[in-house]
Amino acid sequence: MTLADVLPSMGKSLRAKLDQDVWPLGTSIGPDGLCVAGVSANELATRFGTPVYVLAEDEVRRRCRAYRTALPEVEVAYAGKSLTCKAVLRWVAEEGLSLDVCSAGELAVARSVGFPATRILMHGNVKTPEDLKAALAYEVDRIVVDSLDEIAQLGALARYPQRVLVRVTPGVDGHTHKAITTGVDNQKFGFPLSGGAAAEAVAAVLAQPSLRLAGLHCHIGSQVSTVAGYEEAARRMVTFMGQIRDTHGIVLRELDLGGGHAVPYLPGEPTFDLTGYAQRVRVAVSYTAATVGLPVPHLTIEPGRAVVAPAGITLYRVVTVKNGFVAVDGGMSDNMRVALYGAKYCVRLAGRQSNAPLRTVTVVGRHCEAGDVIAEDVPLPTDVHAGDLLAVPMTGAYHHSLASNYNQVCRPPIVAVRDGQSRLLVRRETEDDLLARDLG
Ligand SMILES: Cc1ncc(COP(=O)(O)O)c(C=O)c1O
Ligand SMILES: N[C@@H](CCCC[NH3+])C(=O)O
Repeated sequence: MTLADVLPSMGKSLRAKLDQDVWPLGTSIGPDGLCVAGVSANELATRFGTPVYVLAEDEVRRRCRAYRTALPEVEVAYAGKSLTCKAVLRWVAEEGLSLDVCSAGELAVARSVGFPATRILMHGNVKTPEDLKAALAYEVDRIVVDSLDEIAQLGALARYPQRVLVRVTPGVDGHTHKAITTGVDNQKFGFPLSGGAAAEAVAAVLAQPSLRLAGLHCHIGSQVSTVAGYEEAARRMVTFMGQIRDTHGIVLRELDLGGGHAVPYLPGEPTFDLTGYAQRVRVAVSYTAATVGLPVPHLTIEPGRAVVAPAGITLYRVVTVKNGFVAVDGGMSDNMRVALYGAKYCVRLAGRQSNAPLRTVTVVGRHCEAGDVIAEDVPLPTDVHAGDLLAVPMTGAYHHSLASNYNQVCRPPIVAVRDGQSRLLVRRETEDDLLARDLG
């Protein structure tokens, strides 16, 4: 079973009309164009301008529930790096999820909405003293330590018993893009199991009187589409827990297996097998625990992309069509993923219907880079012209959070849609915002 199967069936018929699996539940296409959660794309563009990130609240909530249903005994910590804003953190808190933050900035947003500190973990291969102090001041439940320097610094700053997890690199390849492969040795995250670095980190934490070692963490990568890597990582991690018991006489109770569950960016791409993941990881953990004679640890997972990516759509206005390029009013400042990972997206005419034949075009942005591409070689009607509205689905994760001011372009707003209503969550950046930081 897949995430989509866990969701109610209603969305399938609507998605079938769009002939794609990449739109939020409740998205439809009619004579007046695209309609998301009962709100038309034309209305959104008129009211909020373009480019605009549209976020379907029910899709986010449904995905939170799908995780909780598939893994009721597991702590599901939303990875805030994928999209942090006050409303989204409120939604995931209301849906009973925990939160993974990786900076004082993300924590500040969590704090501003009163996200319970008992359900927050802090990550990061580089945590500055400010990050650590912010985490300690808010009394976050767990800090996932990532270097010996950090263990020493945290030990000096913290008061007993600050709970920590040690981030372990299990030597497992998630078979994803190199830039987001984090489970193998020779990259900047965590302590490798091989060569004894992880064992050394465990000893270093145990030597700090202010720290309490609660368990272990690993994260094998992002946009990981198969379950086998998670199973193998789980086996290696529990085996290591057995070695820690043998060496230090302590039984660790917590195992965090990270996030990384893939989503389909293009119609027809496989959806992450959440039910299979739940079953196979459970078996891997409990079998290995029984083999080494440990109680089954309490599991945490940290999905980000799989919670918010499918809830997001970006709307752009076409500014010009020339030389086989359709150029829009946004670009790499609101979608870095094409330039970073060669990511592929589909594009849909959103403001009207067209019966014109399709032709292959490349949708490009407004920035001063030839690599500023939104979608390469995609079919669009031949009559697409300046002023048309285009929609790009699957933009809820790592779009707003990776957005920049390149060329002093202002970052787009985030608008939530639900039950025929729209609500501005994050306003568009203004030139005044840009000038406010520039002290001359
Ligand atoms: C430690 C950690 N947890 C969770 C995530 C979330 O990943 P994703 O959004 O792919 O689920 C990341 C990002 O890859 C991460 O680095
Ligand atoms: N930014 C990446 C994912 C990084 C995951 C965070 N560790 C993406 O858009 O796919």
